[in-house]
Amino acid sequence: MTHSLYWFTHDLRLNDNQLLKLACEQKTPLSFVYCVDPKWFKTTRFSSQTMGKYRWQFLVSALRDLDAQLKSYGQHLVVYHQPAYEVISHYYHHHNVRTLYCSEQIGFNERQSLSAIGNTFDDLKINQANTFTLYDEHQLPFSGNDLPATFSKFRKIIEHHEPQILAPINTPTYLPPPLIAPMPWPKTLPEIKKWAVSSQFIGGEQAAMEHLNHYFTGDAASNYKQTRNALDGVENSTKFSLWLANGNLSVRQIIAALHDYEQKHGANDSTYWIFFELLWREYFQLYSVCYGKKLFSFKGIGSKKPLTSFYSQRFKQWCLGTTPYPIVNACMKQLNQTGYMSNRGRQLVASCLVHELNLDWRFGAAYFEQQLIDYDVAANWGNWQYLAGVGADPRAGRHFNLAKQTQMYDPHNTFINHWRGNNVQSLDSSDAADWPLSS
Ligand SMILES: Cc1cc2nc3c(=O)[nH]c(=O)nc-3n(C[C@H](O)[C@H](O)[C@H](O)COP(=O)(O)OP(=O)(O)OC[C@H]3O[C@@H](n4cnc5c(N)ncnc54)[C@H](O)[C@@H]3O)c2cc1C
Repeated sequence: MTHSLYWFTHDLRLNDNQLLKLACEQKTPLSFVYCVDPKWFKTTRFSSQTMGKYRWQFLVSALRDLDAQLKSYGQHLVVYHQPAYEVISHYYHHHNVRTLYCSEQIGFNERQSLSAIGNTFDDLKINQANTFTLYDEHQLPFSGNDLPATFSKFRKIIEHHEPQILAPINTPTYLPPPLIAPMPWPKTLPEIKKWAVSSQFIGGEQAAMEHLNHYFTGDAASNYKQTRNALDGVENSTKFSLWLANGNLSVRQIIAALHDYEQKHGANDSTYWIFFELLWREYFQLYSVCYGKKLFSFKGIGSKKPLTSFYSQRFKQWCLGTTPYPIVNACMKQLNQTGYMSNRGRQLVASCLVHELNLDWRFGAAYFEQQLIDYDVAANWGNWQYLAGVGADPRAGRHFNLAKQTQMYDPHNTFINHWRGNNVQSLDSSDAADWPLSS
């Protein structure tokens, strides 16, 4: 008898999981696995790691939650500290696995890995489903390679055609029996305790559902447009990104909850704006699939390399939050101490890295990848390209006036004082003369 494997990636939930529904239609034994790739913890060429401590902590709680939920169905999650390729190869050779379930992938590297698996094991049937985006590919009125050149064009097309957003589907009532017995987590995995990270955010589908319900219980959604640019404050923006990134929450669940809220409390500009921002997310997911490895290219999707040099001291100052710009420092310290930064903060620190410090934008994107709990390959690298002027931005780069932004978003220095952003240091003396310290 042949067996099946469900490889969890960014779909760490049982609710509204189209792929899981598909997997549950079969009755033969099935294993649920998650693969922690050892290379996530190695230093990359951008001097940071793929997986930082906050996201790792969040992921560990999400995996524990998933395992507990699977156990209530007589199933369990097997966690490996190995690249997925090796794990799948093991199941193929030793457990006669001939059917693999894996969510549709967005990132170039993830898509490459999956096609390598498909090419190596040619009698392995790979079943995929969309678990990550609002729309399935066939619902869109353009093909994947024909992505509208700008977000505005994309939004107008969507608003004109109004593709149906499918309602979330329920948790399956039955899961196939396990293929192998539960196993302890590999001892080689980085320990959480060692880092002793304190984070206000807990990973997992249950925490995600609690957060979703809590957010729409109060009136935050009716004021979202006025508060979303705030630099601090949990309820000023939705914080859905944290659970969206690893799939503890689906974007369709958010839309369903939003529509429910609008029915009860009325729709307004703010409730529309939550949908609008989720369309940005959708756009970047499509952008990643459309442009593939160009998402990580210095030139972005264009043909011209930005004019930058590399100043290691400046990059260090930016990471540590000791640049000449208090607002940037406060944002970076917030990121370093919590694993989260507001959207406005991300725009300001990215603009600073590119335009004031004249650094290669990819170092900033890679540092965000390490530090952010809500790291999402498409949203992160796509937004960085956009800010650096090498992406989907007709205005070619966003240069924010940091003094003006401070006046607008932190007029009384409350945020700066709270995060001790005033610990400014001038730029390295050898090149400081060429660069204005304020804009
Ligand atoms: C340089 C830079 C890097 C970023 N990196 C990431 C990242 O790695 N992961 C990530 O999820 N978002 C990223 N963003 C987008 C955005 O900053 C976050 O999604 C947002 O701050 C998350 O907080 P929230 O859920 O409270 O957002 P809200 O303001 O409540 O927005 C609701 C949802 O809309 C989506 N959204 C909002 N703004 C954007 C945007 N500009 N691009 C894409 N989706 C958006 C998110 O899914 C978000 O959860 C980045 C933005 C910038 C400028």
